[in-house]
Amino acid sequence: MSDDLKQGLEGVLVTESELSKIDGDAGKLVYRGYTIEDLATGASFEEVLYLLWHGHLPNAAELDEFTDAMVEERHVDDDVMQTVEQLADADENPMAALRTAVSMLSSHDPDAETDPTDLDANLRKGRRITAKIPTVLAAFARFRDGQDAVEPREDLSHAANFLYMLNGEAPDEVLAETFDMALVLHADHGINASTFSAMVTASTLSDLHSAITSAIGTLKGSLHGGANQDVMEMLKEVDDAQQDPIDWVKTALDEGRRVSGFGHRVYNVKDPRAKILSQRSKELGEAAGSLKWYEMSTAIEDYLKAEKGLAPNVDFYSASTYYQMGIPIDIYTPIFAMSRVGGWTAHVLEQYENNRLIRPRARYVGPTDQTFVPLDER
Ligand SMILES: CC(=O)SCCNC(=O)CCNC(=O)[C@H](O)C(C)(C)COP(=O)(O)OP(=O)(O)OC[C@H]1O[C@@H](n2cnc3c(N)ncnc32)[C@H](O)[C@@H]1OP(=O)(O)O
Ligand SMILES: O=C([O-])CC(=O)C(=O)O
Repeated sequence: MSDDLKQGLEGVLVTESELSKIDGDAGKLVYRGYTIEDLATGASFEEVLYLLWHGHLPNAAELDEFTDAMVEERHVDDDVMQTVEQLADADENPMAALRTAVSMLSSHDPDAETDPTDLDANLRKGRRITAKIPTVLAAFARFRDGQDAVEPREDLSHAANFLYMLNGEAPDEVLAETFDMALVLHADHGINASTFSAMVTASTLSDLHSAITSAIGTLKGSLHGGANQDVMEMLKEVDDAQQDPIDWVKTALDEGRRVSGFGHRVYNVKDPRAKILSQRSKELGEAAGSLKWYEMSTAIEDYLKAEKGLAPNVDFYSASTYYQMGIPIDIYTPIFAMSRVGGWTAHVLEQYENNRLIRPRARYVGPTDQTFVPLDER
């Protein structure tokens, strides 16, 4: 047993996985051997889900069957929707609302009582959770605005249907394609904190709903998925104050604050997903006739690279991309969850396949040999 302390588990190998390979020095990401660039341009989110869960890219017949099975699961039971409405009325944080709703979905899951490690049941549960998250999230966003939920449409893709349920009208091709690409880019990323959370939960032989609920709670934090919302809030703050973005960043650094959307535990160079998203952010700006958000972002990127050697992660350019798509800022992190649920599920399946309880240890540095004093004598 080694007594080396690895704070934050940095660099610690905890499992073998066939899902995603990250080269942090070269800035490369692949899912099951396919580059993120090829998948972003060539595959839909549904194809990527299939790839992650079934081990190969689907052929046309497999994809049709899978898509139909996902579409069938889009509807969310009334009492879950009522809870979502109550949470929206109470102005709950969107990630907290999603965490509660996903946890509650298990009470309606026909496979809830099956063996937690049953592969076929878990594939069905994974499809259900993944199909229902957009319905829950779009309804939550609308309820907050005093609007009714919009029923899912069966003829739209996972990405397009979400935008339809959110806005009450079907998105144009550019928006649907951009959102689908964003879902593809966020679907998996090795043993990141939220995925590890899901694996720890599954390793006790708890169930998939519990694992995904744990993961949502972990993704919520500002050092992880929560950073995409923080990035847009920073850009808005700079813009509202008509400030030079570099001055904002200098002040933040002087005050010892982190700049959201920069730095990464694994990448030492620009995140390959940030490269793709920055291009998309630029294209959306060009189409709208204003490169304001893109240019503000690249100015911050250039400054942090030169001054601190810090590069943007996936959350930096997803922020201005989503903003230019008209998506409310505080649902950026739930949108991340809408995609990452694919990776969480795939890693939980791998965990069950070769399970061992995950249980590290701490070096005890507290007091020893204390003399116990009864309560009435303290
Ligand atoms: C989807 C995702 O989860 S991507 C990550 C999303 N999170 C963010 O964007 C939040 C901002 N980034 C960060 O806080 C960090 O880069 C993390 C949490 C992502 C990675 O953290 P770690 O791997 O633990 O790196 P660590 O915290 O040790 O930072 C290393 C050094 O870089 C600095 N640094 C890292 N990121 C930043 C940042 N965003 N802003 C300013 N300084 C930073 C740290 O201050 C530290 O400097 P020091 O050695 O002089 O103290
Ligand atoms: O891998 C990580 O540490 C963070 C993460 O989830 C990602 O970058 O997508």
